[in-house]
Amino acid sequence: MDYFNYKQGQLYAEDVSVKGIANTYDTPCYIYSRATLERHWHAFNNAFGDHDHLICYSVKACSNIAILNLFAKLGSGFDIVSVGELERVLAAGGDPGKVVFSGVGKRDDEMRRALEVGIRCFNIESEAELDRLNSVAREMGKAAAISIRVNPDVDAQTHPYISTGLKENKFGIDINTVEAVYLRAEKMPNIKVDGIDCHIGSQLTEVAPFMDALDRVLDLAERLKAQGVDIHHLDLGGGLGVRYQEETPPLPAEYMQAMMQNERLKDYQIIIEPGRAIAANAAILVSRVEYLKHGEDKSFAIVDAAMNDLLRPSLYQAWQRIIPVTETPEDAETKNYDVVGPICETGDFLGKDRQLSLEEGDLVAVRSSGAYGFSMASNYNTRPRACELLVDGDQVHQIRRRETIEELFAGESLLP
Ligand SMILES: Cc1ncc(COP(=O)(O)O)c(C=O)c1O
Ligand SMILES: N[C@@H](CCCC[NH3+])C(=O)O
Repeated sequence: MDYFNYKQGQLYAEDVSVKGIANTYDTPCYIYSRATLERHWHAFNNAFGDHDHLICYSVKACSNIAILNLFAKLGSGFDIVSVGELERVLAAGGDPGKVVFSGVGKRDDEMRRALEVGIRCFNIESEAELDRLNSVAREMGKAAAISIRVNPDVDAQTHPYISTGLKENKFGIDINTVEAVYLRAEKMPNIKVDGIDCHIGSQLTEVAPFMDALDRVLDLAERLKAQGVDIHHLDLGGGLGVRYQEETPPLPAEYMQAMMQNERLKDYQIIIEPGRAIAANAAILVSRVEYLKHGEDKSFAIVDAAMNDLLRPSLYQAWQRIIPVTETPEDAETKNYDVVGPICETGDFLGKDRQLSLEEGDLVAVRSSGAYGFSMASNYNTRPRACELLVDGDQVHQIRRRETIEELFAGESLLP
């Protein structure tokens, strides 16, 4: 079921008209559906049945604290990659004991803060990081629980920029050489080996690469056990894709069921770190057409959202559906548009070659914008970031107001 639907020719977010929201809060704005976010989270959670598990929602996908708070209330854990994300989780009422810390470049201060609040686990990405964590934990008189992120050399068959599980990627430690690192970690006084971590990439549309990676991780857990290293949890990462265009990724429940069928999983607590599959289709980015420009070969719809608001099309040539907020009548004349923003970059577009019927002042919605949408937004061209609104039934909550222009250079100063 989709919570962004046309009713009598108008696009609705749950029970609220998108046009009404845009007129009240101005554009560009992100509109999230609470029901969709929660439904997706539950789809993962329910698939586990009685199996010991923890869902660590990947904060980077969409990190608004109101949204993190929704997941915290459901009992979610969180996957973070910086102390900033950790502070967001804490501000949102998240349980630090359910936080896993990923990322290749954790600084000492980040490790310290994470140890201070007592996170669940550090996902270690290199031997140097392991040594650093051991010494930071020693200074604090603590033991840090770890898993090592292994690189299983599996091709995730996704965009090269978001594929992470190949030998040539910067992430994790080669699964074939990681045993020696585990044996070292096991002997470190301020490290407590707890699990194995693996994340092979994002926007995967098949289960096969996940299953391959899982098999390799399970083999490793058995080899480690034989050498006296007990593995308690397996963190399978995130990465499940969504439908942006014609992709047919498995649903969260189907994906989870496929993984859970592996008999060998039963001995371990399972952690997963989904981001996109929970958040992407839970939001739209709404923008207003400022100008229409008709060239000889091309027409441009210049809208008030830009690559600073939604970077994915520019960065990955990602395709996201763009629909009019007022439904186009069947007999309306359409034109082929590039939907572009006001930023001074040729790469500033939200979509190319879209058949649309538009007039100045019309509203358009970019679908599937909930993941890596606002969280990747910037102030490029000194543009305030969009506001974020969450619809809950017939209620609209402003969960982030638009920045003011003054805020954009508030930390800067003239030379004395
Ligand atoms: C370590 C880690 N975990 C989880 C995620 C979330 O991935 P996704 O949004 O594809 O589920 C990512 C991003 O790819 C990641 O790098
Ligand atoms: N930002 C990427 C996903 C990055 C995954 C992070 N590990 C996207 O929009 O598709």
